[in-house]
Amino acid sequence: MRRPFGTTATPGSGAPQRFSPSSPSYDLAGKVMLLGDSGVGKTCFLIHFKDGAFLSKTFIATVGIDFRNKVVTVDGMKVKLQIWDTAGQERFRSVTHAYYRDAQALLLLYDITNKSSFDNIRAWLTEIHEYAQKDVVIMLLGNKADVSRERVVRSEDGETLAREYGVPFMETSAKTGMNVELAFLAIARELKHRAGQQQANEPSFQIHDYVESQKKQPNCCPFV
Ligand SMILES: Nc1nc2c(ncn2[C@@H]2O[C@H](COP(=O)(O)OP(=O)(O)OP(=O)(O)O)[C@@H](O)[C@H]2O)c(=O)[nH]1
Ligand SMILES: [Mg+2]
Repeated sequence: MRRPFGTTATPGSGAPQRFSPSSPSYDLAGKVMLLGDSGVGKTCFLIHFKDGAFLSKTFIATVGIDFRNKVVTVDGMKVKLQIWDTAGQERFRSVTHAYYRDAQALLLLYDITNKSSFDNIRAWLTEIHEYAQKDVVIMLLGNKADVSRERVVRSEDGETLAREYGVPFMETSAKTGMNVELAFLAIARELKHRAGQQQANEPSFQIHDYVESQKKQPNCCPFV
């Protein structure tokens, strides 16, 4: 049984949890949720991160909610991300709302080839503010950046919306893997930073700056 240490939060409080260094598998754990309209690529995004694979073109909409664990190493610290893949379809919303409360991070996806998925981001953010923790880490992701010919949402529009809400933004591809790992690593770094904030030697970390310095742009993304 793993033993919490330090100023460990009570379960469900929303704070990342540290574990004893004697724990063999990880030092810190956090819950991340993937949100966004149906078809934006949440399941593919998770599968690419977990297994490095891209599912075929056949779209099988997620029913309800499911999760996968993955441990990433940040500056020598093992961070276990428990990643919840939600169903984007409206009829499952009431199920997923119940899971927002103890999430430390939310990856909010839209599809750059689907305008309504972008237009719905404001509604998603309203929902997030209603159901999630006040200090939840949010990142906006414009997915399917590999299909530049079908692009209908400009990268600048994603940037502008993200700036308005004060959240980091990048375009991603669950197909090529562009920025997929970075999104989760940025979350893991932020969780590590938050968990270590009481310690004097914890270096400062700004998730916005980290994302801006690391993110890759699509090879070609003119909007005409
Ligand atoms: N070209 C391209 N296709 C993608 C990408 N991500 C997902 N897809 C395709 O988009 C479709 C939907 O992907 P899913 O990951 O199932 O979408 P979802 O957001 O999980 O949908 P729900 O489970 O209904 O909420 C599938 O046909 C995928 O193959 C991507 O980055 N690029
Ligand atoms: Mg899905």
